Amino acid sequence: MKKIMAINAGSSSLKFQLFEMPSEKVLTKGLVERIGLKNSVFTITVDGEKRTRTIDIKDHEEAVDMMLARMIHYDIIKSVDELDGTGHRVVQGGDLFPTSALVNRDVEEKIAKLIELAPLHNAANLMGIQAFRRMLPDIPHVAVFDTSFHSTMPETAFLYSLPYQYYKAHKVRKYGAHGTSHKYVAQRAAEMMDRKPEEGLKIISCHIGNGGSITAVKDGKSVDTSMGFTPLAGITMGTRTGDIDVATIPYLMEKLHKSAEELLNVYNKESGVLGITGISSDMRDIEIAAEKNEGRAQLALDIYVDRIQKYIGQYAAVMGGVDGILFTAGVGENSDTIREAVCEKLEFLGVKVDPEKNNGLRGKEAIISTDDSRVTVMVIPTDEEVMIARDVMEFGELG
Ligand SMILES: Nc1ncnc2c1ncn2[C@@H]1O[C@H](COP(=O)(O)OP(=O)(O)O)[C@@H](O)[C@H]1O
Ligand SMILES: CC(=O)OP(=O)(O)O
Ligand SMILES: [Mg+2]
Repeated sequence: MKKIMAINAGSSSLKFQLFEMPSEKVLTKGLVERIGLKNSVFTITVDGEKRTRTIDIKDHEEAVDMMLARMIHYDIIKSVDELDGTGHRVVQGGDLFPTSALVNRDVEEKIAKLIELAPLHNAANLMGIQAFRRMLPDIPHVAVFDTSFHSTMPETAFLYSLPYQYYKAHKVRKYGAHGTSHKYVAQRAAEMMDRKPEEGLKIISCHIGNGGSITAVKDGKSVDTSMGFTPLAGITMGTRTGDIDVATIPYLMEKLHKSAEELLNVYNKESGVLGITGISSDMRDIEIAAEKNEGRAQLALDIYVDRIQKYIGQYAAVMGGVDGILFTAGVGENSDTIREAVCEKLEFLGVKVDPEKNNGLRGKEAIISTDDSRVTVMVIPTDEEVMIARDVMEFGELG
């Protein structure tokens, strides 16, 4: 029996789960939000109950210290020496990591080099890894990459129509993200449909949270995905533009007297649903505002849904059909209205959602299509953390 810590560090947050393996029992889980800002929020689940405290946490190292101290305080572990291994989500692995990897200096250096390809994420991921390696040098630490699952994409999907030497010399191509999530939910979808993935099963996975991506999964493998060279591309997100004509950048640089870096920051952090509405990046706020007919909330919802529908249409074309469509992550798991709106215009594909199954469904696995729908539509809560814990067992050779 091993105690494995799974860490999912975001740009301003850190999610954690402590597992007993191989049983996959969750001993505790929690979340640190607003790292680096005033009033950071620390939440940990103790005996099924959430304990929250507000305190300033300046960086990810402090967040890790706090998390371990609270786990000891609540008697979840007696000391950090009880941990047998840790696993860390890393968003960008480029083409260097087709699988997870046991972290050593070389792996750390590669993750550091890839920071420029995932500016909001990789630096935070690396800080989490370094904090744990310093504290516990003698146990295995495993990096689990968002990009690994997408390493099966064919050249036709991952190459941009740029001069080919830019790809060869500078590795400019599509890498995608959220792969650990897409892999987990696509596997669950096959199980729920009672189908074997490798027998030609065609799944479209919609991971829609604060970041979001759509993936085409054929025979259990990613064949295309909506995020690109960085996690900026694809569908409209909380604060990110998604797909946009790159010619807007030099044009706006001149008009607004901003640098490319400043604009890219706007495209990443001040755009998407937040940028369109000026209200919020959080879909809960937008749905409430839309009900009250406030500002451009309904317009933002319509754009959000439009982009998802278009990707589903594209990926049905890419795979020559679709057997299952699934919704996951914060929005996908919780918003029945967005699921319904996305599926509404997909009837031509044979998609029929049953309102009785969809309405009010939150955070639970279920099939939400009618029995006679040609495509099975599912809600599947993602679990990136259990995938990370499984890979710690495998790549940390603890099994
Ligand atoms: N009940 C809900 N209805 C609509 N959207 C929700 C609901 N609950 C959460 N969300 C959305 O989910 C987002 C967070 O999703 P999550 O997958 O945790 O994101 P990330 O991992 O990218 O931080 C929130 O920003 C919010 O927009
Ligand atoms: C890659 C990415 O966008 O991740 P997240 O949705 O967790 O921000
Ligand atoms: Mg996420």
